[in-house]
Amino acid sequence: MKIFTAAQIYEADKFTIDKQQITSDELMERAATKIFEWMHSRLQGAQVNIQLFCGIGNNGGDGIALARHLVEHGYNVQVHVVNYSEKRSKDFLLNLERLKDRKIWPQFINQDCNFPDITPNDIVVDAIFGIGLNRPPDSWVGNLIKHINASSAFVLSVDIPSGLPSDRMPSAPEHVIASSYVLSFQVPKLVFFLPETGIYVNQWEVLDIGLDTSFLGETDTDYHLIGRPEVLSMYRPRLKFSHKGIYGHSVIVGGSYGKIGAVQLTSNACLSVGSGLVTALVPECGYQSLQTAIPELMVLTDDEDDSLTKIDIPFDPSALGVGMGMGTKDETIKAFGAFLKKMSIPLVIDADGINILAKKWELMERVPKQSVLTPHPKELQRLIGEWKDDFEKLEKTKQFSEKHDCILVIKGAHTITVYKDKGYVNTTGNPGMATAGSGDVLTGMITGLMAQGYSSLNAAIFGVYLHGMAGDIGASTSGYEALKASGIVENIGKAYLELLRPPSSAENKEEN
Ligand SMILES: NC(=O)C1=CN([C@@H]2O[C@H](COP(=O)(O)OP(=O)(O)OC[C@H]3O[C@@H](n4cnc5c(N)ncnc54)[C@H](OP(=O)(O)O)[C@@H]3O)[C@@H](O)[C@H]2O)[C@H](O)CC1
Ligand SMILES: [K+]
Repeated sequence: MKIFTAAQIYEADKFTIDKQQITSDELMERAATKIFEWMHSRLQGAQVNIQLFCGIGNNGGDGIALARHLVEHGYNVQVHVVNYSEKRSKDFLLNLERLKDRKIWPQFINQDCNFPDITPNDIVVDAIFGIGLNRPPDSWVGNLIKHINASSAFVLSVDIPSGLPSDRMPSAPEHVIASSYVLSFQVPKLVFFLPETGIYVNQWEVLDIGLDTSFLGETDTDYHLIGRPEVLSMYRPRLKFSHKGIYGHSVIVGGSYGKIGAVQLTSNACLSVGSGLVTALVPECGYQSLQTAIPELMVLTDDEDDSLTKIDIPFDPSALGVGMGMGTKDETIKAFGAFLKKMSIPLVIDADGINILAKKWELMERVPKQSVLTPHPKELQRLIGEWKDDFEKLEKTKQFSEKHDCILVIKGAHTITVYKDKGYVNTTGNPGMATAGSGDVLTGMITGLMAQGYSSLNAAIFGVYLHGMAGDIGASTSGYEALKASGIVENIGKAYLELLRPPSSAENKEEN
């Protein structure tokens, strides 16, 4: 699914209004009706107290139109107009008149008014600001937002939490609505997925308001949300008349004394994701444990017992993952530099591989084009430098990717795979996956996918999705706390099955 900017959404509105020959008011009516249907199907007429806080723009207009539907269906509503500007939108005014025609009189909240009481059992509809927010709210509006946040009521935000800009950080974090649920029109917003701004969004859902599909289809976006349909289209089925040679020979290079387990996890994941053959290259100390733990694995060893000093691979691998548990000893750095000089296939570089690149910048020039780097936040910082916020982090990552023609996987709750000016936002995974070795598993999966012929970018996007799915399946039986990296590996097969199972009719509808 594409993630549009606010400017693109406004364009889509205009285009739709022209093409479908409807008025902007009719589009607002569609939006309000969709929210009403969502609420009505859940509340079924329950007599809870619904307090609607509406701004004076089109987000507020959506809220006012929704109030009319709620009243017409017998709900118990109180409408508050947050009077933050004299410049009321045309469709807001139109809907305000319609409400008054039905003898509903909103309470106007101005700078010097007391705020209404909100009890924890109320439902708050947040329609103060939408994607039109272009400056910090005045302090009294910010205080109203604080008042709503302090209420413990369920807060349903229309389109986006009020006070959250769609393309930058809010200037005062406490002046943003902490939403229980966001109903976002047509497309999700990028801010739902970034660590610093996603905290305002507990849950979200997209409501289809019928914006023109050809416009949405043809407009290019910088970000994509990666769900099942996107990943399914990348899947490369196994062929009936095939043999292990077709699915590639992966090599996993890493490990040092006390960190051989990292290579074990990576190699296991690489095998489980479907690589035809896997060979690990480790220091001598890793030989026995690897051979014992993974009978399917072939093992090459360095002459040195506790760290890598030479990276020689006596055949041409189909894909290669390097860096996990490898350490950054001088001899290892030297070996890594010499190895990079010889390599021409794209690599997957993780952990100490990235740390060595950050220490020895000149080695970055030797990294084969289209390689995949999988840094955790600290490692990313070593690569691209400090950032002031998530937006700058993304920009700097894009520049790095462009400059070095590499793919960067920014790991997090919503891992974002960046290639040049595009970002692919993942939707699987859970907090249980923040555990030792989880990244090693991901590196093995991406390597194993590249060995099977997936392009570097597709291997990264597909691997991140499947890794998250395997973690979700693991956590569904172990819970978050007890999920271990080996539990993620164990569920890679089930993740494939989940991905490939025929979707239910409800999912089919959602995905179309
Ligand atoms: N396709 C869709 O998704 C549809 C969305 N709809 C809804 O429309 C809003 C966007 O509405 P818009 O009127 O453009 O913007 P807002 O309601 O968010 O804001 C209203 C105006 O407020 C001014 N503004 C901005 N920031 C502040 C501030 N901090 N303090 C005071 N005033 C502020 C600004 O106007 P200015 O001229 O003063 O700059 C805004 O324009 C969208 O989110 C959806 O909810 C449609 O209903 C249907 C289609
Ligand atoms: K809102």
